[in-house]
Amino acid sequence: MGINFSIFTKLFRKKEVRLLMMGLDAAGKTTLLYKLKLGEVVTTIPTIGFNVETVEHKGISFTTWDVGGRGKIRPLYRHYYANTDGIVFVIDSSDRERFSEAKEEMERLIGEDELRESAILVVANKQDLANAMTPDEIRDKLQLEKYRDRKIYVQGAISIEGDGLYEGLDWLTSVISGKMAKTEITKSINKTIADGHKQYKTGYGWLHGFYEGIKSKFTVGAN
Ligand SMILES: Nc1nc2c(ncn2[C@@H]2O[C@H](COP(=O)(O)OP(=O)(O)OP(=O)(O)O)[C@@H](O)[C@H]2O)c(=O)[nH]1
Ligand SMILES: [Mg+2]
Repeated sequence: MGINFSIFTKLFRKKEVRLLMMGLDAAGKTTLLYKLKLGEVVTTIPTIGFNVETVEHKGISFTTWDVGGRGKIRPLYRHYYANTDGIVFVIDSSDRERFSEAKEEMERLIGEDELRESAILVVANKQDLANAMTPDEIRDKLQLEKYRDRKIYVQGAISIEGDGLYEGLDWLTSVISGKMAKTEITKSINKTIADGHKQYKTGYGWLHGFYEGIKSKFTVGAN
């Protein structure tokens, strides 16, 4: 009885996480993905479609979908939503002109029903550029305080150097594994309650049968 040990086995077995990386074009998504995957900066061209790579970090396997950010492609994003554990939303922190467009895009994602359970890591990329907005500035401008019920975190990064990328993954790891633990514990508690209820019903059923049997033997006028 009680929460059994199998939940711990389950927790340590489920080490695969699916991430969806989005953001405006030229934000640095593909650069970030290959810096994590290969440890080097690759020459990128605008992504028309997607890149998908698996990145290992602290025993967790992050299958990361990097979807092209050009305006025409963005309506196709929803085809990638299913089973997403976390979103990596990349922003070019030096692109002040298009910041409002990036914000609108992020707000749209926050409003997507299929993504309501997903944690959102906002990567404030290109911190090496002189005119870059700081992560704090970006946090303020995104008005994240409006989304208190959501897990959203802003991480400053320089994808071409690799700075900030693992810190971002660490945050996602802690949020996602915390959520998995909660789900497993809830499932285990529900199962324990259901088992208990079943046992109670079986016990009660037997007792009731016994009582009915005795009653039929002693009831006056019974056939
Ligand atoms: N200075 C600087 N440049 C960066 C950084 N990250 C990426 N870039 C550059 O930004 C440009 C666009 O990078 P990509 O990775 O192709 O951008 P993307 O988000 O994949 O763009 P789409 O595929 O069109 O959606 C490239 O020239 C990168 O070298 C960074 O941290 N600092
Ligand atoms: Mg790309």
